[in-house]
Amino acid sequence: MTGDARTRNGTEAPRKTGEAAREASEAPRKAVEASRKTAEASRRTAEALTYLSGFGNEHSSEAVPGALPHGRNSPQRVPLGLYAEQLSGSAFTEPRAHNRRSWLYRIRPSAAHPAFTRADNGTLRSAPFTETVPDPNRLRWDPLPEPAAGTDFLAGLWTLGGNGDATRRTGMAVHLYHANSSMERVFSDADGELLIVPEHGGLLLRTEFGLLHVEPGHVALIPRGVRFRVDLLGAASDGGQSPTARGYVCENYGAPFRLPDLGPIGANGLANARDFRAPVAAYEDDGDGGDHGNDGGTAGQVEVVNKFCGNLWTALYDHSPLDVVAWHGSHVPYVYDLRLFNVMGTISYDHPDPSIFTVLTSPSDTPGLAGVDFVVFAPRWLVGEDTFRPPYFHRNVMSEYMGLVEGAYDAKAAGEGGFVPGGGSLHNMMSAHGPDRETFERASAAELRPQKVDDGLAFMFETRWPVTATAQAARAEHLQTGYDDVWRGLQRHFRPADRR
Ligand SMILES: O=C(O)Cc1cc(O)ccc1O
Ligand SMILES: [Fe+2]
Repeated sequence: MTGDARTRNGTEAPRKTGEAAREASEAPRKAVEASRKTAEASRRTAEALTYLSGFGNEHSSEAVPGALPHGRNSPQRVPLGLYAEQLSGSAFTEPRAHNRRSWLYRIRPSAAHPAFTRADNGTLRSAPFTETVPDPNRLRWDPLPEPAAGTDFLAGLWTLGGNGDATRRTGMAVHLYHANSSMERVFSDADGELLIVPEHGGLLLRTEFGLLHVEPGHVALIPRGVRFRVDLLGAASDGGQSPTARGYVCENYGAPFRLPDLGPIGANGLANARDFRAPVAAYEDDGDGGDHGNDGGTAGQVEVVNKFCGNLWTALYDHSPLDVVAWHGSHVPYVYDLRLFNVMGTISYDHPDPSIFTVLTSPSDTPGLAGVDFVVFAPRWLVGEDTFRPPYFHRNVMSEYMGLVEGAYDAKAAGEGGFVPGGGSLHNMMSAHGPDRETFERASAAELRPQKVDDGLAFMFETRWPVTATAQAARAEHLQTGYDDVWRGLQRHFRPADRR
C-alpha cells in the first residue's frame, strides 16, 4: 500500500480538515510503514535462524557459552548467575518414553511475577463447549473476515469449536486466526499445546526456548505452558502492504502430540523424526540494554497473558519472560515442513484409510484411539488399479475437521464458495460425507493412469469426540449455507438386470 489515506484494513479514512486531518491521515500510513519495517527486520531474523534436529529428543542449547550446567540440573549456584527452573509437560512419573520436561536457565525465575487478573477472552473459547448443541449436519465455513486494525495473533484467535474439558486435560479445540499486527505481549497456554497451521503469511515465533520461523506449508508446535510472542512476516505476495497472517490452530488439551508408531511400515516413513526442528537458545534481557538473538525489544513492562482453564489472565511483568539463556530437555517447541512428509499409499488397489497420513497423534487411554490426530494430504501419486481414487463415501465414529492450506482437495471440486484455502469443514461423528457429486462423476469416469496429486495441501484434525461449535461459529456469516447440495443429484445407477 502506498501513502494514501487508508486505514490498516484498507478502508478509506474519514475526511477532516486542516492539520488534525493531515495528522490523522498520516497516522495509518506511518503505522503501516512501521509494521512493514518491523516485518522486514523479523523476516531477516527468521531467514537466518539455525535449528536443532529431531523429535522428542533430549536437546540442549546455550546462547552464552558456559551457561548450561554440566553433570547436574540444579547446582548450588547456576553458571553466570542464572536461575534454574524445571518446566514439566508430563507428570514426573510418566513412562520415560513419554516423559516431557525441560530445564531452563534464566535471568529471573518465572515465579517472580505479580498477580494475574482476568482479561477479556475476546473470540477465544474453551472446552467444555456448551454454547450450542452438537450438530450432526455437515458444516463448512469460508475464511475468517478481515480483522480490525491492530489485531495481534492472540486477539486474532477465533474458536470454531471443540470437545473434552480443558480442566481435565482431555479433548481439543479448533481455532482459526486472522491477524494484522505483531504481538507486543507474551502469551502462554496452560490448557494445552498449540499446533499452528499457517495458511497465509509467515510467522516468527519468539519463544522461551528461542526463535522459530513458520510459513504456510509448515506447522509449529508450542508446548503447554511455554511462553511466546508472534511477529507477522507478511506473505511474499503482500508487496508493500502491512503484513497479515491467517491460519488454523489445534489446541490439544490431551497427551502431547507424538509421532505415530509405524508398525509394519518399518523403521522409516511418514513424518521422519529428523525433519522436526527445535530452536536454539536466544533470550531477551532488559537489564543490560540489549537483546541476544531474541531481538524482540524488551525495555520496560511486558504484558503476559496466560490461558488457564478456559480463561485469559493478564499480568504486567517488569521484565521479559523470554529470558532463558540456556536450556535442555524434551518439552520444547518445534517446526515441521509438511512437504517433507513421506507419503505412503497403495501400489495395488483401493483407497487406504487416511490414518496412513498421520503426522502427529495425541493418544488416549485406549490403544489406537486418538484424542486427536493431525493428518496431512500432501502431494502424492495415485496408481490404484480398478480403484475409485478420491476419498470414498463414509461415515466415521471419529469427528473430522478439515482445513486447506493451498490449492484444492481431491474430494471436493475446486472453486469459490466451496472448500477453499482458509476455510474449513466439519464432518462430525457418523455424519455421511465423501466426494461431492462433481468429484464422484469425474473419478468414476477417469482413465486410471498414474496420477500426481500436487495441486493442494489439505489437513485434518481427527478427534475421538464430536466437535461442538461455538455460538460464533454456528451463527457466523461465513458459515456456508447449502453445503448439503454438493451431494445432491447423485444419480441412481442401479441396474439389477446387469447382474452376471
Ligand atoms: O473426509 C475426508 O475427506 C477425509 C478422508 C480422506 C480419506 O482419504 C479417507 C477418509 C476420510 O475421512
Ligand atoms: Fe472423512
